[in-house]
This record gives sequence, C-alpha cells and structure tokens, in this order.
Amino acid sequence: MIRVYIALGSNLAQPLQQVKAALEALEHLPRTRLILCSSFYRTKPLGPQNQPDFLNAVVALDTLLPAEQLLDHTQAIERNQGRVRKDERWGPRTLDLDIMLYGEQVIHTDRLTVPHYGLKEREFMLYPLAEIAPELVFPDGESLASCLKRVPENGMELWHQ
Ligand SMILES: CC1(C)Nc2nc(N)[nH]c(=O)c2N=C1O
Repeated sequence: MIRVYIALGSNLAQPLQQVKAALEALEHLPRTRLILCSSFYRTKPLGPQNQPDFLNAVVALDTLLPAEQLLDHTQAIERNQGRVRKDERWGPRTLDLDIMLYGEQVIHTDRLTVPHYGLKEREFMLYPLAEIAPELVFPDGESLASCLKRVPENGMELWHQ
C-alpha cells in the first residue's frame, strides 16, 4: 500500500458539510483505506481576501490505486459536490481535494504534480499534516518539522462553526 496525504479545502456551500461528505467518499474509494484525518481548521484565504475563510483538513490514506487513478477519483468527488471551476483564479470553491504526497514519489505529468507545488509554503497544508504525521520526511529529504519552522500559522484556528 502507498501512504497518501490529501488536503481538503472548502469555503462555499457549508464547508463543514462539504468536507464531511468528501471524507465519506474518500473512505469508500476502491483499494483504499482511510487511516487518519486531522482536525478541521479555519484558515485565512490565500489569494483574494474578499472571500470567506476556508475550512481545511488533511487526511492520510493507504491505497493500491495508481496516482492518476486516485486523481480521477478525487476529481470525480469534487465534481460530484458541485465544484464549479470558476474563472476567477484562486477564487472561492465548494471543495478542493489536493494530492499533497503519494508515498515517496515525485510525479510530474500534465495532470499531476506531487509533492503539491504549494505544500511547503501553505500553513493550511503543513499544520494539519503535522498533526497526523509529525515525523514525516518529504521526498527531497527535508523534514516536515524543519519546514514548519519557517511557515507562520497565519492565524489559523480550530473550526468552531
Ligand atoms: C484559493 C486558494 C489558493 N486559497 C486557499 N486558501 C486557504 N486558506 N485554503 C485553501 O484550501 C485554499 N485553496 C486555494 O485553492
């Protein structure tokens, strides 16, 4: 099995419901086991500030699915939950599922970049990841702990709706 970490994000259409539904869907992916989910965090939007705070979380899965099949499934879940790809860059969205890590693999295809390109700068990815995998080391050999030292929390807090 490959250990995969997926970031969940939502700031539209009742984020708590969106993320809970996404977790339910991830739990039922073929050849995949949901191992752990982080707490739910309220985070400030990266990008245009005239949009609602995000709900962010990170989930650990073990899977036998090849990376691009996993991506097919996560994109289907996003579409299923009404993700409309708005033209506004970095605008609000009902649900984002981003594959942050796929084992130790480094993947660069036209559909998929792993590790996720923003992973090492985004507090809303790093802190939930550290909650469930504090000892994690990235494929390039840097530890999550050392990466955390240079990324401020930026006011993120537990999600208390
Ligand atoms: C719009 C953009 C870049 N900003 C975000 N900002 C936050 N806080 N959380 C996200 O999940 C998120 N996702 C995005 O895609």
